[in-house]
Amino acid sequence: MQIYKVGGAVRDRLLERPISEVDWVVVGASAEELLAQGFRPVGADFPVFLHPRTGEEYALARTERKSGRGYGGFTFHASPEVTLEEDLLRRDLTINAMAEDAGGRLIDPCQGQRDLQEKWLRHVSPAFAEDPLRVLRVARFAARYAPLGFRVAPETLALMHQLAESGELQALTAERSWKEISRALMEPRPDVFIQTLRDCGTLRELLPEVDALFGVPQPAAHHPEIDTGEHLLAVLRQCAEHDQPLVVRWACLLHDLGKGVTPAEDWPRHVGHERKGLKLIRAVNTRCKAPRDCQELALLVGEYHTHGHRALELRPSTLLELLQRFDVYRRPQRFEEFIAACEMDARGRLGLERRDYPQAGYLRGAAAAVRAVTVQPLLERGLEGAALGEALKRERLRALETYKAEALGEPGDPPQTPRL
Ligand SMILES: Nc1ccn([C@@H]2O[C@H](COP(=O)(O)OP(=O)(O)OP(=O)(O)O)[C@@H](O)[C@H]2O)c(=O)n1
Repeated sequence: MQIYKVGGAVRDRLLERPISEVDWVVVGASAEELLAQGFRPVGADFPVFLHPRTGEEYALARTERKSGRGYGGFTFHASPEVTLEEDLLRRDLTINAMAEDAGGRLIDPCQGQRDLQEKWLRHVSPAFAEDPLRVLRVARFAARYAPLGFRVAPETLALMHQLAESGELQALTAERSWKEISRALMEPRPDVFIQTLRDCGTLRELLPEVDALFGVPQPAAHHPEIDTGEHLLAVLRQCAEHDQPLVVRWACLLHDLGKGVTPAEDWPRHVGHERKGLKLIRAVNTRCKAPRDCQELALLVGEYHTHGHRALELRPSTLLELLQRFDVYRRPQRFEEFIAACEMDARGRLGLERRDYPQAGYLRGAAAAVRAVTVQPLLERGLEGAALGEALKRERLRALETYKAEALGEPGDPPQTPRL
């Protein structure tokens, strides 16, 4: 049996980028031989095994897809007769279809090295279409390597288009899609992921609610030349530039969905888009099987992001309701994530990239002010039950009034912040 290093590790070594994990391909061996050596199978039908000590993935060299219950609803044909070249020729992109033998010699039957140099994401063969997830993978690689100047080859984009139109993407399981979407959102250019999916007609299939934002005008406070979809791309870019975690990026992706369903006579102000968007956000959350923390923050940001932007104008009672809705006493982190999402949204407006977002500090200070109110003095006064709850609320409101007066100066007109 021969073992070769394949895929991402070879690609990233040539690109002189950090290598996250190493995949191996095994030629000239059967599943039984690997099992006898202590390898553990991953999944039922997919010919991948974990090394008994290192835990790295070893795949048997494989060829065409066959139907089966296994990985994402299909499995591959693997046997000791399959050669390394046959295996490489059925991989997704030329830059992923290179291997290295034990002596470090490069095996590159699909000109992957040339495409690395010329910065093309190019599919290897029509076998690309055997796994529709590859459409998302290409968009994810585009998001990762855009800063290096990589582009999707026109013929690959055309094939991705065909796959989107064939309806094959519908066969993808939510789990596999979510894995790609969530990884892509964490790449350096998540906006390129969305843009690439749009370019090949896949966004309409995968996230029609997001696709609907393109072409929808923005409120006047925005730069007039960018529409809601382009604004979303700018927001995602800000998320990456500010190293935001996945929960924030997911919430940003969905925060404006309501603008895609406001009637044209409500354009460009989109009055009430926050509430209108909730149903759509819920639908996307469920369909994508997003994790619970992502789902929760997306709904909260969708509903309250304009509150965030208008924080300095909010009455203390409204501010208190907002803080309570976020449960800042027990979940301070979630409020921080909300603030971050609002800030990225604001920064996604052209011209605001570098300016301050005073709402962030103000909201943080407000949360600290209510958290500083302690229940002990009220207990000492013998309060309990509903009376205690009322008194605590009054104290918190007072704390916010004092905070607001000190932070913004009294009484004065509240500063006007534009609707975003
Ligand atoms: N749907 C897929 C998934 C994977 N591969 C092949 O399997 C390799 C390993 O896949 P994976 O570990 O998912 O991705 P990497 O390319 O290693 O990239 P990453 O850095 O994102 O892990 C890829 O390089 C590619 O050759 C493929 O052709 N089609």
